Amino acid sequence: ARAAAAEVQIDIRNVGKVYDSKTTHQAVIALDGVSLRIKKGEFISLLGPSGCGKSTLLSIIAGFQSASSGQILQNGRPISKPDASRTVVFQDYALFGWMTVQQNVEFGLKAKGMPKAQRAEIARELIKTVHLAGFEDKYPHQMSGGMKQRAAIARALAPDPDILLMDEPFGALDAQTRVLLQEEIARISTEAGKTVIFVTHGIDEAVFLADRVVVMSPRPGRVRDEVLVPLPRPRTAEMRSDPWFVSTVKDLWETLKPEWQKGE
Ligand SMILES: Nc1ncnc2c1ncn2[C@@H]1O[C@H](COP(=O)(O)OP(=O)(O)OP(=O)(O)O)[C@@H](O)[C@H]1O
Repeated sequence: ARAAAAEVQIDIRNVGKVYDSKTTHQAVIALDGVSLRIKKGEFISLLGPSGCGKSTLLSIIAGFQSASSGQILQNGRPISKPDASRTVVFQDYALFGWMTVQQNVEFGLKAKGMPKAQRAEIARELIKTVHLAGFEDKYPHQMSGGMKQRAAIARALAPDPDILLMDEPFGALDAQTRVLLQEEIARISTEAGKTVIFVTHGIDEAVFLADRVVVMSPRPGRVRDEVLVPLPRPRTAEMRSDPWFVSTVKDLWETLKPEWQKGE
């Protein structure tokens, strides 16, 4: 039991979040008693319908906002503010429009005070990793959505975080680009040995990527179910037609459909 406890990197303990709505003067219970233990190197998909509190949970893990009740520990210490050991990739790229790809990727390293030559080298390597070599000097407006999201991933990896938090990062991409980037994030996270928490409402995407799919209930968000994914790594395109994959995606959809239809 002690060894198992030592492996836990993120310990989400009974987290609740209530928002005060200024317009309706009615409190919104976004999260209600969420508990989850995440191991180092684990890839977790947080799956749930729109409005169930996935983004809220991710932003509390990031340290952008605090829980109303409960707490989240990272390596035994409470998370209270953002920190370079946890970086975030958002759906809307969040690149700096006035910076080139190279400058965007270097940004977090510059902020840490890393010398120019060293941060340029790290950024160039990461740009290669996400298959953007040759686009170092382009600005975000000169690139497609998929390319921007590759750059955002490189930027999030640059400070060498322990934990990568991804909030529907492929939600704005077309279906083909999404599939390509899913394969890449599966490869990159495995190679880099990062813990990843990936928020999505795509069942197929959640199962394809994760070691463990954590299914949330409609608001107020709670952990409703967990699915361990036995597919080996690296994850490859053919696994999408694996019988286990096909039947798991189907079962999840059949279970979730009625409650998702009732959602927002
Ligand atoms: N700052 C806020 N103030 C008031 N209510 C909020 C705030 N942020 C989120 N909420 C509400 O909390 C609930 C959970 O929102 P959240 O964005 O975490 O859900 P989600 O599962 O990520 O949804 P989606 O998939 O649509 O992004 C929603 O009902 C939302 O309207």
